[in-house]
Amino acid sequence: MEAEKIIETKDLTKKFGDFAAVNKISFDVKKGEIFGFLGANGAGKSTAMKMLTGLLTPTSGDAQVAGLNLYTQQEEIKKVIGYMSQKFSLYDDLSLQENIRFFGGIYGLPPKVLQERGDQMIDRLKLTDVKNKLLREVPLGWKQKIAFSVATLHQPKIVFLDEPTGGVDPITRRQFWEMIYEASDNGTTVFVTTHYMDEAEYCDRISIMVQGRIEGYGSTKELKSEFKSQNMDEVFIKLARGENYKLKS
Ligand SMILES: Nc1ncnc2c1ncn2[C@@H]1O[C@H](COP(=O)(O)OP(=O)(O)OP(=O)(O)O)[C@@H](O)[C@H]1O
Repeated sequence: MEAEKIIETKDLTKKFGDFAAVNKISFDVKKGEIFGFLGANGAGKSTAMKMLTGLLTPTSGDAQVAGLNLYTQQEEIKKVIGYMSQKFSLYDDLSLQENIRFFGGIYGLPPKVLQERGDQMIDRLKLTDVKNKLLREVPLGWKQKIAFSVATLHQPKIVFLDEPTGGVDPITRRQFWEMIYEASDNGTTVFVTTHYMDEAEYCDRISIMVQGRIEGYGSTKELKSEFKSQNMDEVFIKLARGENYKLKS
């Protein structure tokens, strides 16, 4: 039986004036999958992600996220997803403990559950010594791991990660990906944007956006074969530079 589709879009489009930042994209993400959402700067990833997380209403096309409609159920969508990005994650001027309370509250967790999950998280990440420190005193790599844990405190069906490992060292990136695998093993679907091609290899399937359209879509193995490339760097460069002979208009 085919795995359940937790995200499905058909010709999803967002225009700003006459400019289509996202131009008729159609793809699906399966439950529990790690889905990589790739594209050069300005390709339209953030705009697409904002639609999928209920922050921006599409101009046209169809889409469902966790069975919810992108036009009419944006508030419900926000409750069943988690979100983290490098640019926006936790508050630097709050302690770890306070961040957990703040975001857990936003996600609507009852105080007792929040306390339990917060304690488990601090334990799991071995952060007892830093739990009362202000976040600004915690190294970036740790902050990103903490932000991921906070974004999944309410056990969302899908977690959206927008360049979560930008600027962190390779070891911390590896550890971060171990957390992603664990979430996926536990049934959480992971939707992740990255500019690192080694991370693309860690995904079950990926899509590559070029100027508002999806031009590459499949497993990295499929894409390497389709675009006659040795590695994902090559696939990405061929697509993003429009060098590919299969590039559609
Ligand atoms: N509110 C807006 N009004 C007008 N144009 C916009 C708006 N938001 C984004 N754009 C344009 O849409 C295009 C896609 O932007 P978007 O931020 O979605 O790209 P991206 O793939 O996320 O890039 P990056 O990797 O740099 O974050 C860009 O040309 C951008 O200038």
